[in-house]
Amino acid sequence: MIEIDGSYGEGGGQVLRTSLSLAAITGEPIRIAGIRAGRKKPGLAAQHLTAVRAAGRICNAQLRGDALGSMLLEFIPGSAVQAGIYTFDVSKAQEGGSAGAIALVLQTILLPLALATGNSQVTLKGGTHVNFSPTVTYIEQVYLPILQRMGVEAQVKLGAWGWFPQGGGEIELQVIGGTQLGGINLLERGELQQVRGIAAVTELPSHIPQRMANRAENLLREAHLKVRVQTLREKGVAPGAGIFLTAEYQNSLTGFGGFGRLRLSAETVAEIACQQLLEFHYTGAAVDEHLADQLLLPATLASQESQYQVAEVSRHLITNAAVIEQFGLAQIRVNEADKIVSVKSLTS
Ligand SMILES: Nc1ncnc2c1ncn2[C@@H]1O[C@H](COP(=O)(O)OP(=O)(O)OP(=O)(O)O)[C@@H](O)[C@H]1O
Repeated sequence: MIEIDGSYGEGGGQVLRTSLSLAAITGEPIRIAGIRAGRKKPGLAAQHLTAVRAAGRICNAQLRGDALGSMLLEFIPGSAVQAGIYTFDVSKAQEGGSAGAIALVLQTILLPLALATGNSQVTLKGGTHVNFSPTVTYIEQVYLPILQRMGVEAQVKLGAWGWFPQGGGEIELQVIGGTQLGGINLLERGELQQVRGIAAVTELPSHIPQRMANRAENLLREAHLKVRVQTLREKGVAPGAGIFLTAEYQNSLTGFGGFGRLRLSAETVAEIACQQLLEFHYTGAAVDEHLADQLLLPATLASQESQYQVAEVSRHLITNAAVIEQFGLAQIRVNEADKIVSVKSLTS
């Protein structure tokens, strides 16, 4: 049984999710204590509990401690990961529903399913565009295309937008099994080709996405970036608004978003997203701070070494590297001066 200290480093949900993915893939039982000890409300929240149950379901794991607020979990895989048709609903994990980010549940089970024998189809319900987590747009336009270059064949289809706090979003994930993961080299990003954006609302008037799109296009053009923002007005369980920008470089991708809220103008929402994108653009780095920690897991499972240059070495990155190293699967080096991450599998 591998003992994981959930309070280590960042002490957040990623320690748990990475451990779940690796336990499902390797079949190693794990015990995690101090789950999310670094957070104001520690223990398993709806999104984490859904990730635990989803990972448990695909490898028939025996679970102890899978309850809301639990800070201790035992996860004992009962079989190899089974490809199949699954539905996981974050809102069902908590009375009164939840907008917990389904992208984080997706990231927990994606690689186990991609490495399993057979294809899978997973319906995920909850929050699709939630601050402080990858949005489904980021998954679709940044995370999956980069993983595709490592051999992962998966697609998401957004069925319904789900914002904080009501959720109510839905996606469908298709995963082709039997993947052989290869390494990735993202040391140079190359020239910016274009910025693509989506300015979206649910249950709000059409001038809002139009104003977000106009402001973003004007700001990015002033900075001499080629940009096109599409507007969308959809039905939803509640009002919501946001703008999601993807910068496409010759050899890399990155994405940033801004979320609407009461008394925040549509223009300000666009400015928030543009500012993050421009900050990243001016670093010259190939990989954004978030993809940096998310790439560690696929790189660990790849047969060749991966190397990438990041905009920022975050605590998430350092923490995730330490969690992965506990499984003894890869050697991870983070050069803080050059901001270069190298991941070398110890099993291939
Ligand atoms: N704007 C963003 N774009 C893409 N990914 C993001 C963004 N913000 C955060 N992330 C990613 O979301 C993940 C959040 O992990 P974290 O450990 O903070 O867990 P959590 O489950 O959200 O909960 P908590 O922080 O409440 O424990 C990280 O992989 C991080 O890189």
